[in-house]
Amino acid sequence: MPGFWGRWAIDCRAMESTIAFIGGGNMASAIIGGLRGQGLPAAQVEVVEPWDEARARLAQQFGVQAQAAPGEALRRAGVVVWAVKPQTFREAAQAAAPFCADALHLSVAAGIRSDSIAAWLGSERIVRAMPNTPALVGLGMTGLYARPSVGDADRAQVERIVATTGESVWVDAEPLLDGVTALSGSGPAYVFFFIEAMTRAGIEMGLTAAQAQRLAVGTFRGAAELAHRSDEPPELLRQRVTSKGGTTYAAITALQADGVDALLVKAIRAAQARAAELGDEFGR
Ligand SMILES: NC(=O)c1ccc[n+]([C@@H]2O[C@H](COP(=O)([O-])OP(=O)(O)OC[C@H]3O[C@@H](n4cnc5c(N)ncnc54)[C@H](OP(=O)(O)O)[C@@H]3O)[C@@H](O)[C@H]2O)c1
Ligand code: PRO
Repeated sequence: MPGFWGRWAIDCRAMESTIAFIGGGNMASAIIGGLRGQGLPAAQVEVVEPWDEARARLAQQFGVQAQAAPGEALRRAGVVVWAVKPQTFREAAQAAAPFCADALHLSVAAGIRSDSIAAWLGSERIVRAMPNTPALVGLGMTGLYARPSVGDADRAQVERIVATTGESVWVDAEPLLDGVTALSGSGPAYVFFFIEAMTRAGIEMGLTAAQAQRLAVGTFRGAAELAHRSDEPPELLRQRVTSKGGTTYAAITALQADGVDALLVKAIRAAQARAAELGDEFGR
């Protein structure tokens, strides 16, 4: 058992407590992968997942057994991670709540506000998380918000879980999570969108698809790492690439002429607005 995970897992074993996932799809898999990778035994992971194929995949990928519906096994859960779509959260909560009233609840659902979750579960021990899919490779970014009555020990437990998938940032006002959802939750899709477009441009210019994609992905990876390690702002890093009258200048001028920067901000605000709508539509 690695020291990093150590204390909580040992406590869990002593109490025979588990971490349960309601929903065993993409996001649950990313977190389960992180936990298993840090040495959490498969027997300490419970999953409720109605889809046969998803249950088989969880068993094959992570060695964890999943149930088609909530039941008595959930009573062992010290932490319940809610990883269902916003559209099905209410129904899933109604089915599972009788078995996990005393757990700490961690929701990754976009938009669904903690007031709704508290009402559905009859509990105030609720933390909302907004992770992203780079969690799959340990480079996730997660925004966290805790209801006021969540104590320090519960917050620390959430941090330990989320740390298996990457970094996290606490926000102290729940509406900010809609912004986190729009920026980093949905963000990987914006990056892939740019990689797709850059790859298309490469192919148009005569490179093979494999060459173009490798150049595009490697450029994102390198530029993101440079921005991460540098003390200088991205604007300055961009200026260093942009020789006056040169090639980058031609490209950035074309992007600015079409208002691409403003369009990106508009797109991210649309995602933020949709997160709030999801809370209204599928909350209580
Ligand atoms: N994917 C992302 O990038 C991302 C990032 C941050 C947050 N999130 C949030 O994470 C949540 C899950 O998203 P996802 O991408 O992981 O979706 P997903 O892959 O579709 O996973 C959700 C899973 O929950 C299952 N499910 C449906 N009803 C259920 C119930 N009553 N009890 C138990 N399980 C049930 C679904 O089964 P069926 O397919 O049979 O319905 C599905 O396998 C969403 O709320 C989303 O907002 C996602
Ligand atoms: N995926 C979810 C959505 O698109 C939430 C953030 C990323 O709604």
